[in-house]
Amino acid sequence: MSDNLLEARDVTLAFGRTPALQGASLAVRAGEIVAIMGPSGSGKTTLLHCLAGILTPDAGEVHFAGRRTDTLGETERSVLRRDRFGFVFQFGQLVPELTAEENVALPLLLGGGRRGAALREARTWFGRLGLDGLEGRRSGELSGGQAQRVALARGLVAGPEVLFADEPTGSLDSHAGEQVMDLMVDSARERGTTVVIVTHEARVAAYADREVLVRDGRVAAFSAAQEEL
Ligand SMILES: Nc1ncnc2c1ncn2[C@@H]1O[C@H](COP(=O)(O)OP(=O)(O)OP(=O)(O)O)[C@@H](O)[C@H]1O
Repeated sequence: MSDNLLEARDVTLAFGRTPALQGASLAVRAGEIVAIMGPSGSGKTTLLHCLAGILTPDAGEVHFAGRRTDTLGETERSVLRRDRFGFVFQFGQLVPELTAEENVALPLLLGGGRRGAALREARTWFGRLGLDGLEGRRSGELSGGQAQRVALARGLVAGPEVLFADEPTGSLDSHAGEQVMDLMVDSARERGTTVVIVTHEARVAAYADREVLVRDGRVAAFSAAQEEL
């Protein structure tokens, strides 16, 4: 039996004639924070999307919590993403019509939570992430760093088992990026949340327990630390 929570096995995926993944394998243990690094176009985001059930590979397997997920139908995969995973993307992707607290509450509402309870839970994140007083703002009224912390709260509010972060600091200056990473890693460690981060920044990858390098659609190398864990 494996103690991996999440695993891609020999995953292949092409967009038309463009090969994105060509036999990528990656296993992530529960509670681990893993950074996926690699050159532009090497397949990092595609690998993250396969692990998260956003894309289904052409060949190979994806497993989560002891079950195969790449063979699930679209509805089952969207339930899996909603109930067990959280997401943070490069540009936050907050819903501009909603207030910050409504954005954070969204995963709870989509999961069937009541509005009052969801908003109460959402508000608890604002103090924790240094966002006190910004609950009623819309995304256009937040700085990039504030918006990304709101996006982080939204990614974590429903207590996901895995947080997937794709270039979470890519649109931020280094100070705001550090703040987001500190908060992400602290929150994940407190809760035992597994984190998979795609980044091209070494200082972001340095927050992870281990780094993997994707090259030409394959996981080419692991950091030395991995073998010892
Ligand atoms: N939706 C898509 N349609 C067509 N080709 C795509 C699509 N998404 C990715 N690709 C191609 O697949 C390959 C891998 O892309 P991917 O986004 O996974 O790389 P990446 O390592 O995350 O790159 P970056 O660091 O630039 O974001 C690239 O050649 C890319 O052009």
